[in-house]
Amino acid sequence: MTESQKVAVGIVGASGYGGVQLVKLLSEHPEVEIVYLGGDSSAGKDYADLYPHLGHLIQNKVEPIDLDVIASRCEVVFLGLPNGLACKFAPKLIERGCKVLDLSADYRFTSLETYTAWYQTERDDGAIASSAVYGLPELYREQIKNSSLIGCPGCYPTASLLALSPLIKQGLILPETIIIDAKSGTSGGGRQGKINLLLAEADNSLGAYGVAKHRHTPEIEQICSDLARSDVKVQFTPHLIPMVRGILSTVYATLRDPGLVREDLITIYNAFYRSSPFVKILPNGTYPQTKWACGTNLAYIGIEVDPRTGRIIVMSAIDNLIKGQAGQAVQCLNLIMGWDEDLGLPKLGFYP
Ligand SMILES: NC(=O)C1=CN([C@@H]2O[C@H](COP(=O)(O)OP(=O)(O)OC[C@H]3O[C@@H](n4cnc5c(N)ncnc54)[C@H](OP(=O)(O)O)[C@@H]3O)[C@@H](O)[C@H]2O)C=CC1
Ligand SMILES: CC(=O)N[C@@H](CCC(=O)OP(=O)(O)O)C(=O)O
Repeated sequence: MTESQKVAVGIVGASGYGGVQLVKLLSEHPEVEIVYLGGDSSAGKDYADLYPHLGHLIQNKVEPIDLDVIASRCEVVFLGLPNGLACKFAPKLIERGCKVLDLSADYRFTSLETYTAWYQTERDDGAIASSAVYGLPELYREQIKNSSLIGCPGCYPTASLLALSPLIKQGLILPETIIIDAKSGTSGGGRQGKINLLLAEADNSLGAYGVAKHRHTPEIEQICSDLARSDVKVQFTPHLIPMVRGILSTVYATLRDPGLVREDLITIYNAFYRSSPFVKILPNGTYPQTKWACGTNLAYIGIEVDPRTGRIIVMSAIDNLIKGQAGQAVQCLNLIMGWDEDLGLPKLGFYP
């Protein structure tokens, strides 16, 4: 604890997009104090040089990543780093008594073989990894409360799993028919320069990528399989869309009972998410837009049934950087600390 009795938190990867969301959310959180901001190429710079619009509030410098220093200062550490780094840092932080919330894929997988096959990184932290909990509170709330290491889900898996979970958990669909068509804004690719994310490449254009091989496929399949208690394969196609933030994931599956109508499904979804403050099931015939979720930790879910094809179509909209990343990590922190799950998390964005 800090002198003010607030919980001391650090952000490693503070210069990135996940990092800057965390800086905003945690600065406004009533129970925490940011005591460390860390980076790699940005180390030594004033945070306000990286994000001048925050200069009036954040006077910290970005510090180099020194795990002893971080552990001596922080009770809780957020890792917002490229895949393959958290698994080097987290074990040492956990050993030194920190709670760790990782935004990358390193602690999302129950099988490290699967992780290595998709992320091409060998792992030697099996013992620590086996203690990690998948940080989707709507599914694993109780396990998160008792964990010190959270592998926060990716943005596409968050949107897609919130849409699919009630259907799979309650055996309402044929899992082999699941198709996920998802679109992400360019901030999903992070702040580091990439050609496909340039305005000149991404603007006025829409295209799929990673077709039949995106690394979020095994992550979604792992959770679907856990819910179904059997092996589930999904068809997942991500698209890059010319907007800054937001994900719309539209999922399709064949209903086991073709007699189910939209109203039945809405009732089922409302019951499934009755204790989940951030999931909003939309009424009959209302379909979500990413703009509604922008800047909030909400997931808006719209449901339709097509009696001609016997399929259900579920649309899920989130802010990829909040419910899909930093907000979700703060939601998990609230659970770990025994605070209200929605403490300090935005439920209303600005519109339009
Ligand atoms: N963007 C999104 O929508 C989502 C991203 N994620 C995941 O969250 C993590 C962070 O993503 P995002 O914030 O977008 O990434 P960014 O590219 O915006 O930021 C990456 C951060 O990692 C730091 N970093 C890069 N290389 C190293 C290194 N070798 N050693 C130490 N630090 C390093 C950078 O520091 P510096 O700038 O100082 O070099 C920077 O702070 C990733 O794993 C990503 O996959 C998860 C869900 C959604
Ligand atoms: C638009 C875009 O590039 N999006 C990223 C998703 C970011 C993310 O959630 O990835 P992690 O699993 O690493 O956390 C991608 O498709 O790789």
